[in-house]
Parts: sequence; structure tokens; C-alpha cells
Amino acid sequence: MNYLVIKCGGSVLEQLPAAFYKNLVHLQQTGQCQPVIVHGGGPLISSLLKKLGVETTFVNGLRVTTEEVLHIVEMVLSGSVNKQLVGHIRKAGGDAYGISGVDGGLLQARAVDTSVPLGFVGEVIGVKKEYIDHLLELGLIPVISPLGIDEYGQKYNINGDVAASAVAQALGAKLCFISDIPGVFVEKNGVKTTLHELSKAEAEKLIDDQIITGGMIPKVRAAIDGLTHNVQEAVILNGLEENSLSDYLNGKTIGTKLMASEGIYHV
Ligand SMILES: Nc1ncnc2c1ncn2[C@@H]1O[C@H](COP(=O)(O)OP(=O)(O)O)[C@@H](O)[C@H]1O
Ligand SMILES: CC(=O)N[C@@H](CCC(=O)OP(=O)(O)O)C(=O)O
Repeated sequence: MNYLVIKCGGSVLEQLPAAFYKNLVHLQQTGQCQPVIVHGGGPLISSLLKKLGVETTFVNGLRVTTEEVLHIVEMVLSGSVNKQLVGHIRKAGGDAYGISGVDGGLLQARAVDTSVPLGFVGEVIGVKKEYIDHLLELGLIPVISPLGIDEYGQKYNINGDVAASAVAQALGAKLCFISDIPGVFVEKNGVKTTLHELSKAEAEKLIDDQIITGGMIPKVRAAIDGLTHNVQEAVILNGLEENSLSDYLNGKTIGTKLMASEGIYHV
């Protein structure tokens, strides 16, 4: 199957134009590809935590997740954001099935292994691909919230980019990250330019040089990790540009395409 995993970032979720959902439904209904959505919602989580007076911190773009934070992450992602997306897809004439990575153990997870303790932040160790296939066979667009669960029933907060890459790896899919910027940019002589291609070595150099920061760190790392594990191609696109997704699929040079190669060509 020609799977396309689309990661909808929290940075753009509330501003995605109606054309985005129309294009998505068109892709599915014409059989051009089998779209699978994985979403984020970081800004909405942060805003609810703030309202509730709960402090939140990030390490390399990952939210330190206490039990209290985990509970709120689940409310926002699997409750509010997931169902909003299902609503938008239906409004565009398609049908979608919202599912959390927790349900049926869709995303099997364990705690991430990092030098800094991050609490209940997870990494994906297995994806129940057959659930995704069943939904697609029924003509439904799967909409997945990025939480995972382990064999003991412990839930984990998984970065949306990391979850999207894991799903794309399991499906051998193309992977599109829809965010709020035209791509990865670098500043040269005071001029910002968007890179149309970014290799693994370049990405790590830009992270070291603090040119790639915050939420862009897990995004480029998840993309490159995907490319070395069965993902067909990975690109970062601007969701605020009306037809970025269909333009990309039609071969237009747009956004930043990640490359698994080690070379440094642009930076
Ligand atoms: N070099 C860079 N190029 C582009 N964006 C960058 C870069 N470094 C950091 N960013 C930030 O990464 C953000 C996208 O990551 P994130 O906020 O996690 O998005 P999303 O919610 O769409 O996943 C951009 O809005 C931008 O502020
Ligand atoms: C571990 C971790 O950082 N999880 C993310 C999950 C949401 C997410 O990834 O949202 P975006 O795609 O909008 O960034 C968080 O708690 O914010």
C-alpha cells in the first residue's frame, strides 16, 4: 500500500486551512495514497498546564512529564485535539477514526533512555500495524494521538514527531511533517534561507550550533531515524501554505526534504 503518514503539529493545528483537509480527503478518495494522521498539540498542553498552575519544562524539545502532566497531556491530545481533527475531516467530506496510541496497545512504548530524567516520556518499541490497516480498509482515515502504553499498563507521553516516525517506519510510508515554518532555515550574513535538503550530518551540526532548536530537534531527528528504518521519504512542510501537501506530492520543490546521508552540502 502507498501509505502517507502526515504529522500535524500543534503549532498549526488551529490554523490549518479548509483546503488542507479537502486535499487530504481527495488523496484518500482518489486512491492516490492511504493517509494516516499522527498529531501533536504541544502549545495547547502548555496553555492548559499554565491555566492549572502546573509548571512545565522541556529538554531538547521533549516535555518533562510527571504523572500530573501525563494526565493533562492525555486529556488534551486524546480528548480534545484528536476529536477536533476527526471533525475537520468529516467536514471536508471524508471520514476519520480517532484513536489514541494507548488503545489496544497501538503504540507499545517504554521510557526513553536519556541522561536527563524526563519522567513518563516514552519511545515507541512496537506499532500494531494491523489496526491501522483495518481502519484504512474500512475507508476511514486513522487519526492517532501520540501516547503509548507498556505491558504493565503504564502510559507514556510520546513526542508527536517521534510517534509519527514510528508509525511511518512500521508502514514503510512516506512521512510529511506539517508545521508552521516553510522548512528548516539557516541564517547566512543576516539573511534567512530555507534549506530544501538537509542531511543527517548537517542536521546534527545545526543542532550543535543551536541553529536548530526546540521542537525542531525531535522533528529532524525523528525524520532521519525514520529514513534509516524503512521510511520512503521525509519532508517538513508549511501547513499555512494552502496547498503545500498536494504541491509536494505533485513533485514541486517545497519545504525541507531530509536525507539519511552523512555528507554536509549546504551549511
Ligand atoms: N532552524 C530552524 N528552522 C526552522 N524552525 C526552527 C528552527 N529551529 C527551531 N525552530 C522552531 O521549530 C518550530 C517547529 O517545531 P514545533 O514548535 O515543535 O512544531 P510542531 O508543533 O509543528 O511540531 C518552529 O516554529 C520554529 O520556531
Ligand atoms: C514528550 C513530548 O514532548 N510530548 C509532546 C506531545 C505533543 C507534541 O509532540 O506536540 P507538537 O507536535 O505540537 O510539538 C508534549 O508534551 O508537548
